[in-house]
Amino acid sequence: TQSTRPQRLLGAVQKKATRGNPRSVIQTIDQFCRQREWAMNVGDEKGCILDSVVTETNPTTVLELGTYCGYSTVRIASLLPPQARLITLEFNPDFARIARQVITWAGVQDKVELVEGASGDLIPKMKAQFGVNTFDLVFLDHWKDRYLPDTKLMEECGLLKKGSILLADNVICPGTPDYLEYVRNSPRYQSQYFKSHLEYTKVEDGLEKSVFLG
Ligand SMILES: CCCNc1ncnc2c1ncn2[C@@H]1O[C@H](/C=C/CNC(=O)c2cc(-c3ccc(F)cc3)cc(O)c2O)[C@@H](O)[C@H]1O
Ligand SMILES: [Mg+2]
Repeated sequence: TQSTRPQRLLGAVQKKATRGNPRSVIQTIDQFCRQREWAMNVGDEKGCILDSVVTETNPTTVLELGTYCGYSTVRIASLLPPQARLITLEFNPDFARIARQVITWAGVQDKVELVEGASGDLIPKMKAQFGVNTFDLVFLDHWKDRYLPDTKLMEECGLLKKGSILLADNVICPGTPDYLEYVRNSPRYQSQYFKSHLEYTKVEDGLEKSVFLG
């Protein structure tokens, strides 16, 4: 039977990346996506912006919406201090299965909790079921029309505190117009756009960083 692109991406990681070395896993995936098959990872250019936001936030609790193959999961987890943890939500079981193997190959599995399911169902369970109080950083990279409803849901569930950071991928391409309008006009957020390019291309894209003001 035909393999899927995520399976081929995992194969490249297991063949070429150094086990236990997150940077090697990231480099291998970027090389695979540039030289073999494009895939919707945040990529190396936007990934550097992600890295700088993670390091300056120095978060204890991070939420990622949309794991896919685990590229940004590994990127974020590799920058977290020892006690910090990253919860990543993925509702496609095939992608979750691939991501778990990428995360383990990178050796960051102790900092990551990959939860299979839809964000809309899981966000309301974060406090009771996952022992989360609030998130210091949320990385949004799932279906683009779900950024806004899930942000409102996180507000309603009391998962954001004064100073919590939302970092959203793809606010230009494919675009998240309703989300952008909300975070840029709401008095509850201070937003900043980081201009970049769509992963592995010259097309414009960018990340929007929004600080929750409480
Ligand atoms: C109920 C749905 C909402 N809740 C959800 N809860 C948990 N996981 C969810 C999810 N939605 C989607 N997912 C998962 O996130 C991932 C989806 C990501 C969607 N991303 C994109 O569409 C995307 C698309 C592009 C793109 C850009 C240009 C182009 F020509 C083609 C594609 C670039 C990107 O960087 C992207 O992130 C999948 O793994 C999916 O299974
Ligand atoms: Mg993306």
